[in-house]
Amino acid sequence: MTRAELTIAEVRLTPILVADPPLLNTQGVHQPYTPRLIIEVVTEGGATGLGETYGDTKYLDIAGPLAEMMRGRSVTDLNALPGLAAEVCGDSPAATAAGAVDVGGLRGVQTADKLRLSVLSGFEVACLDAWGRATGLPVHALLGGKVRDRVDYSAYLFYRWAEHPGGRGEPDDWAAATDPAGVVAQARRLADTYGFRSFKLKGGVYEPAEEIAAVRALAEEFPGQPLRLDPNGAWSVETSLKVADELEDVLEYLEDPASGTDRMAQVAARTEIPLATNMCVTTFDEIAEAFTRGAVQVVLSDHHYWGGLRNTRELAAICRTFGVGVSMHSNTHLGISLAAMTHVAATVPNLHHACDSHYPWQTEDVLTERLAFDGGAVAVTDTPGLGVELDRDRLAALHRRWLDDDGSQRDRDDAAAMRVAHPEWTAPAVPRW
Ligand SMILES: O=C([O-])C(=O)C[C@H](O)[C@@H](O)C(=O)[O-]
Ligand SMILES: [Mg+2]
Repeated sequence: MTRAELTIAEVRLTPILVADPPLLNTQGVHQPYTPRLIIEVVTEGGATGLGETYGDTKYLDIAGPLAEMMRGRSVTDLNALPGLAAEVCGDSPAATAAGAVDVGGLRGVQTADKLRLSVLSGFEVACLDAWGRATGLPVHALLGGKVRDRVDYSAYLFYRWAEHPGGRGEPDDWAAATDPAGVVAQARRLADTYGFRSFKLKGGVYEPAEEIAAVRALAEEFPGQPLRLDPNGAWSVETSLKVADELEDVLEYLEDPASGTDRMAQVAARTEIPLATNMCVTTFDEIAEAFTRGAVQVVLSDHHYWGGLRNTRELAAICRTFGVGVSMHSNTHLGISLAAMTHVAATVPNLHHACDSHYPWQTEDVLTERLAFDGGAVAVTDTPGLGVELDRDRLAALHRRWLDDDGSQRDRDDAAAMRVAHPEWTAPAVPRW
């Protein structure tokens, strides 16, 4: 293996639309299709590495010029990525739209930094995959080696409709879940199918009393198993404390009950339940205030918006230093990202909570073989790179859907999707309750 063989000859970007079920959250409902970007980095030596990230227009705007700049560099040149991304980001109108909320308000405040990191993370993963394939090493080895052979995931429960309004999208065989019995049935099926042993309910959809009842029903069905509730910051401090009080005996952690570090700190000061977040600590800049104020006890990492697998490890090291726990957040994603999540999770010693994953909700993928959950875990592979293979026909079909789209699905907007069923809907102001 010569250095020249690790040089990037070509970067291919393929935006796709992936079927997504009508999952409800406090902002609205998932669209029938969600945009993702598939990144292929091809080396002079003939290795092709895969990466995956958000595929909305503002990400594509940055990914194009970044791909151009990658050509001729080495796949090992990962520390140069932030500088290159900053260069291409400078001109992007989306990147300067700081202050707007991101991903329908589910992922904290959008900044130029986060946008840039979300794009470059896909390139970093693709480079690591190519590097691993070229050298015969799994990605976890390039990150210093695994400390576990399996990575646990939790069942990600959603209130949901049986189908998208107007019969749009791809049907699936899941029933509606809009009450405690529906949530328990969904959890039972996910547990029986995939072996999950911990459960996270996406809340902020119904009145807190309804969601408390759903968690209580889960506790009855799965006694002693870890449960989490995440209303995406929809509650006031007082409501958060009331819910915390009522569910104290069954929750592993309460995730983003209230919006912003200040409210989270107020809640944390008055409850024993650990608070987790993927909303008030989403960048390195947000860590100092949240940690020194004791606002969060668990950070949900996400290699997409933290800027890649190596940054995820840096985040974990900071958390370890401050005695803050680490778990993992997930948006709609495919198998490339699940593989990347699994490789990095395998290398983080202080990852003591099962990771979130939307993957069971995704009926479509771009891989020749789907990743499997066994006993609620994904096995850490020692196959070179990420250990997954691209199915070019699937990729082409999902890209064709993106090309054919009238523009309504190319940017995720859960509130707009909700308006299809409820035309008066606007994303609620926080606190909602
Ligand atoms: O707070 C979270 O865990 C998320 O934002 C995860 C997902 O984005 C979820 O809320 C969704 O997609 O509806
Ligand atoms: Mg969350």
